[in-house]
Amino acid sequence: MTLQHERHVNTQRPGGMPTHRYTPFPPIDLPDRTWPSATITQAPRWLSTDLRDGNQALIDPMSPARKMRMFELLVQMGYKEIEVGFPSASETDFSFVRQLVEGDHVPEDVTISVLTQAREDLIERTVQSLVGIHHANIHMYNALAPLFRRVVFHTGKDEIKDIAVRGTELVMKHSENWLDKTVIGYEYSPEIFTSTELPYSVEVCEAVSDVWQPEDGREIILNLPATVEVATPNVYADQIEWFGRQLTRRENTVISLHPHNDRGTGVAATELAMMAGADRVEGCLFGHGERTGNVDLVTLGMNLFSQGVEPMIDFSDIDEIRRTVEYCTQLPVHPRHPYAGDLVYTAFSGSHQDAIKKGLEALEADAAAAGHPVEEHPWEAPYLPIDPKDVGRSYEAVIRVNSQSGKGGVAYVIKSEHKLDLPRRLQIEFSGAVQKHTDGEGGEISSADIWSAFRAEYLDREAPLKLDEVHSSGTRDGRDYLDATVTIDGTAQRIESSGNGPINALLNGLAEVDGSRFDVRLLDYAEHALSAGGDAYAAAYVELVVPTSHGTEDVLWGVGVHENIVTASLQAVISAVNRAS
Ligand SMILES: CC(=O)SCCNC(=O)CCNC(=O)[C@H](O)C(C)(C)COP(=O)(O)OP(=O)(O)OC[C@H]1O[C@@H](n2cnc3c(N)ncnc32)[C@H](O)[C@@H]1OP(=O)(O)O
Ligand SMILES: CC(C)C(=O)C(=O)O
Repeated sequence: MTLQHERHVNTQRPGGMPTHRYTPFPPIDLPDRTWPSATITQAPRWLSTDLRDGNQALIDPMSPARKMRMFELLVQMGYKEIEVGFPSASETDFSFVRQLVEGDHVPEDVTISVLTQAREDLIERTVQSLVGIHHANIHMYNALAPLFRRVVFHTGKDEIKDIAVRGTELVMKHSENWLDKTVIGYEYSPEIFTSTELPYSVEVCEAVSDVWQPEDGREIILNLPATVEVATPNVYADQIEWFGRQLTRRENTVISLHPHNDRGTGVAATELAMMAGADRVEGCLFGHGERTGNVDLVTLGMNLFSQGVEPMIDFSDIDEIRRTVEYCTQLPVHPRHPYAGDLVYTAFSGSHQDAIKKGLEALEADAAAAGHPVEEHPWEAPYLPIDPKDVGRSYEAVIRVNSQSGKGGVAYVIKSEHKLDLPRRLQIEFSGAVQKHTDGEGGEISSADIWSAFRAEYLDREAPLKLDEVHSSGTRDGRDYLDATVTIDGTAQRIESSGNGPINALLNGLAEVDGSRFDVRLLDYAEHALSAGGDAYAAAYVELVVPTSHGTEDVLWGVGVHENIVTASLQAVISAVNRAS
């Protein structure tokens, strides 16, 4: 310690930070730790503390209406253990618990719990809040860590242990007095567990268990909070494994985690501690709670889901969950929040968009080949750890276009929203036009603006040529004949011509009208149906060499969309010629 201090004092401070004021957390001596080889194969028991730890950290604690909305959401999502408040803290907290009990709002398969300090008046009031409920848990805490013994309680280890033991006795006494019709469970939290000497935490928890006397059908929940996250996640896992090994009544003890996120590693710490043997996890939706928050139950649950492990919680409408939590907490969820943020299934950058587009196409093809719907096919797509549709998102926002985007992203928007599957060279040509827009105007271009630009460029031009009507087209003696009316420079003209295909027939007809001006050559052609069924539209794409008004030649694409594939292909030619003009 002294050496460490001297080393820091004597070291120049490149970053100018007073690093010497901080001490690294010592490792736990557990060379035969087993958790690193464990895998998580099932969901833990969850407890939501949104209405307690989450609520106590809000700028504006929830009103009764917001609390009720949060409670209903948690029940709907499938949480079976819900901490609903600190009833002795205020009249608001007390009456919310009364409202739940008296209004019969707690389903049979849901256990509510209430938190109290280990002080008799507070314990009695807490117990009174539960009168009339079928079953509930009382949760009592006191801080054990050396710093708290010294600066908050000004007392020693034995006295602190006595607070826990005496508090447990008082919970039992007042429950007996007030709650003869209620099945009461008990949870004890050695607060600041992560900064407490491990043998001392075990000693206090064992003493509490001696009072509660857990046995079959009468569990005790020992909740081991990372009240403040002070070390790397592996340290928490070691602490949990070490603790679990020392317990004498492990089979009737539920080891519970209550991680906070001060170092930003709350989720990782929880997952490692689950691997280390914990049975139960307490947290809040989207990580609300004191300071940087409690561990985020949404991320934990969705992490299980993304590994094929049933989370036992319904996240299938994640936006509704997010909106409700935003309403209740009056705090926004970050756009990059895992699984739920606005931007988390969205790619702006070209190479990501390209890979996603190809990945989604491959997935559809693989599902079709396997003979089942794509929603049933094993998920695998570049840059998307889960299928956004599994949490109620559409693919619409998966790709959004700005100056970082490439042809793949633009083509994806056109294809997913308008079913036009642009040939590769047309993608390159059109993305150049979009790039000019994003470079010029900066920022994002919306899918509506991309579509307007596409229409203006390829579909809406009507000069110098406009295809008015195709009277007939067909094949005779191996040649295609076309009879159509085309407006040229404002004058309708009848074109009756032939060629080896309808496009060639139109080109020959145009060449007859004005040979040099409409002397175009076809380089490439593609077509596809836009939708299945009798009212299907077809899209046609042509790549033409077209003379320009400057006497040079351009290679340009044209696009046509029509119910009739021949008309669509003729429109495509006219689109390219008009673009050259
Ligand atoms: C880690 C956590 O999140 S724990 C939950 C924290 N949540 C809350 O505190 C929200 C609700 N709390 C409250 O409304 C109030 O703090 C109350 C009603 C519980 C108590 O209020 P007050 O009686 O005014 O006391 P105050 O809040 O200042 O608490 C500090 C006192 O409680 C003692 N204390 C603190 N925790 C505990 C505990 N778990 N068990 C017993 N005594 C405790 C302190 O030592 C201090 O005692 P002192 O007055 O003799 O110095
Ligand atoms: C009451 C306890 C579990 C707590 O909220 C904490 O330690 O963070």
